[in-house]
Amino acid sequence: MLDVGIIGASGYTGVELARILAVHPEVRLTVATSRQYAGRKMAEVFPSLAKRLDVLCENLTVDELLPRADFFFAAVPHKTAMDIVPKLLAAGKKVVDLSADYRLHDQRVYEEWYQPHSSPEFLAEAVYGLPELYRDQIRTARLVANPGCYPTSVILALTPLLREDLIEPGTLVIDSKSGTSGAGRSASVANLYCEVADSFRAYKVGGKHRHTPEIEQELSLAAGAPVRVTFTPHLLPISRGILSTSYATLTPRGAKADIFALYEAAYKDEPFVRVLAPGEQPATHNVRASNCCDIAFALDHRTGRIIVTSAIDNIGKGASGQAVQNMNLMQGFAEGTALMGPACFP
Ligand SMILES: NC(=O)C1=CN([C@@H]2O[C@H](COP(=O)(O)OP(=O)(O)OC[C@H]3O[C@@H](n4cnc5c(N)ncnc54)[C@H](OP(=O)(O)O)[C@@H]3O)[C@@H](O)[C@H]2O)C=CC1
Ligand SMILES: CC(=O)N[C@@H](CCC(=O)OP(=O)(O)O)C(=O)O
Repeated sequence: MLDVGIIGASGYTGVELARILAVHPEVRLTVATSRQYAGRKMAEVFPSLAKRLDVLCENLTVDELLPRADFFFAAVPHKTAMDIVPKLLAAGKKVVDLSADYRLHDQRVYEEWYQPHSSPEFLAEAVYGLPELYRDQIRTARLVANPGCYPTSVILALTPLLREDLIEPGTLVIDSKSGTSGAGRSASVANLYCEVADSFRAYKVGGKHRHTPEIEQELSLAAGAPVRVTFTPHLLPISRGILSTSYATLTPRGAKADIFALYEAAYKDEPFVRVLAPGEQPATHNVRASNCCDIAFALDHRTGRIIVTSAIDNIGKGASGQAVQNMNLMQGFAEGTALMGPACFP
């Protein structure tokens, strides 16, 4: 049995980690942190976990955490994570960090979009935790930077096309729509029911969202050349789920390619990526509470563009499901352990 800790267990990704780990046969959740709920049981704070998980929320320093587990999920906001992760690594622990702190390889880019980095020495070592792209590196990593939710949906959708030079990278436009759990559990006026329900809006329009450089980093690696994208996030009046729609002009090679066969070949052995039959469309309710990413595409012959749609659960494959998938790889467990449950439909 592996002793595992969740740092930031009272957030949306933390409680989703607890839900998944509660049925993981190789793991024992030995410690869970929260400052605001310290002293209360997770199952009391989250009645969904009653009779499924017996662990206390505690407010602990990193030194106090160290003897309590061998493997840690850091599910705290970026900036907070970089104060914690280096101390865990120094004590020989393995870590999956769900924040953005170790996702960008270039310190300069990180500091342009976030803030000064206090442990840039780990940026080169951290493995970007998208198993479909970096499975072998994840297996031997001690620090995995779990991808962002929007980037997961976009990178899985576009990598096969960019690797084969089937789209013009300079024409990429990406519209992503997320449920409000993507904004985390802290109170804010923007996420009140009356602000979100029965409405739909874009935000951080004009290349302002911090996931833009993360998407560009991974798409550039896939293309083998710098890629710039127009990325616009939107807030949906649903609790969980992301739908991304990506538009690009086909290259002459792309116009002749069998794109469905290409997607099928790219993902045929992937347990969590499902390429939909031509004519079908992904929907958030088909991936809800699962670790799946559903992908479909259509060709617009009038404009020579391809439109790729992809759906994930932002706290499933977009965060905690993917984090457990990474832990399974890092520990040598079967990759799908505790993650093979189908989506919760309807
Ligand atoms: N929500 C999502 O869909 C996704 C989130 N992520 C990332 O995962 C991480 C967690 O996100 P999410 O669960 O949504 O966030 P929440 O805001 O819902 O939860 C944050 C958690 O961190 C704890 N926390 C906050 N500040 C501190 C601090 N200074 N020191 C110690 N603990 C702290 C909070 O508990 P308390 O205040 O009680 O200590 C809480 O448990 C973030 O980095 C987020 O960006 C990544 C992908 C998707
Ligand atoms: C709906 C919403 O607000 N989503 C969040 C992104 C989700 C997230 O948690 O981003 P990281 O994975 O990088 O931490 C946002 O736009 O900032």
